[in-house]
Amino acid sequence: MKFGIEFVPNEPIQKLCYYVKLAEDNGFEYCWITDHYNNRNVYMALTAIAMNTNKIKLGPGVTNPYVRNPAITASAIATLDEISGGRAVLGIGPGDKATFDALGIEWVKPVTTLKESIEVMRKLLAGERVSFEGKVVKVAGAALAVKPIQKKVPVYVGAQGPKMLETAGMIADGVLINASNPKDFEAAIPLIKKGAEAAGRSMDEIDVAAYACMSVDKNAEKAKQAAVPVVAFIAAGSPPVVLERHGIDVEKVEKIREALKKGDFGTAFGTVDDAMLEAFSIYGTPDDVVEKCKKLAEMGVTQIVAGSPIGPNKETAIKLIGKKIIPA
Ligand SMILES: C[C@H](OP(=O)(O)OC[C@@H](O)[C@@H](O)[C@@H](O)Cn1c2nc(=O)[nH]c(=O)c-2cc2ccc(O)cc21)C(=O)N[C@@H](CCC(=O)N[C@@H](CCC(=O)O)C(=O)O)C(=O)O
Repeated sequence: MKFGIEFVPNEPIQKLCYYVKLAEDNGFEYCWITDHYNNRNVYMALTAIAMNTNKIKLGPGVTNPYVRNPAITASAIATLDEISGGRAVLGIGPGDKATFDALGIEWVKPVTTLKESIEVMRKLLAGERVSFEGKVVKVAGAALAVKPIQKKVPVYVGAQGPKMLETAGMIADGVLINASNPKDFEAAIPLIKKGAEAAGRSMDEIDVAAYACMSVDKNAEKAKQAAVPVVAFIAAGSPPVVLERHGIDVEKVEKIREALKKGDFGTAFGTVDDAMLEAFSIYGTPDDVVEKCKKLAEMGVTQIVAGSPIGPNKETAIKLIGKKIIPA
């Protein structure tokens, strides 16, 4: 099992560099930085991290094909690969509606847009001069003057919906699935497999990553409490099919949604129950977390990404994962 770590660049980049270096020293193999317009710039964060680390692979987790033209993303990834000495990975998903509404971007045909963007980016990163007349993406004689160090920069797709998961199976080197519970992979992996088989690919070529809400501490109750705020937001953003899959009380989720809208975090967090915590996070002592990671491995997960909050104390949690969970 590979371990990755996710950071939202919502605190000074210098602090992120410290955490990622600590993660690298504790055996994490991947660092994923989220990409939302309102946080610090994902590529500036990745550049600083690349210059402060030596081994960990790193990339956006995940960007999208709407806020930047595919050639701009390809240029950023090629530059990151050069700065990091060949450690860049490209995590890209369809983006989210809230972002595009706020930026006045029309969310046009996300599956097609993602597929076409990845095709153009891969050609550009391979050093080709690209002319492409797609249903959505169009380029006419574009070429990069910067070459990545890696012959082929791995492309991971951030996906949850069935069509997106199938598409990831068809074209991606990895899939980053925002989920923490085996039931979600029971549903997702057959779809990825369907896409892979349709493209004549094997699942061995695909790194299936659980992009999880993780909270680790020696004190199980402290770990649990630290997961509550993140779980509240995940529950509030989960589609009905996911709530049903986990037998989550829909009325409670509606109450959380309303409370979050009003900024009433006390009510929102106070409404989170154990079923939601089990469904939407991996929390507890290192031994608890090892057991949950083993269950994900049995489902076919090959990378576990420790996502927010990581633990009540990030530094302690990174060390606990490095010492007790990664080697297990
Ligand atoms: C588009 C959407 O795909 P989805 O995979 O469910 O998208 C949900 C999230 O994955 C998406 O919002 C991600 O960008 C969210 N996301 C992040 N989003 C961000 O904006 N920033 C991040 O940092 C980020 C990180 C992240 C990490 C892991 C992860 O799994 C997701 C992450 C969807 O609705 N898909 C459906 C419908 C597909 C569809 O849109 N079909 C269209 C058109 C088909 C076509 O495009 O040709 C249609 O039917 O009209 C499906 O897959 O079945």
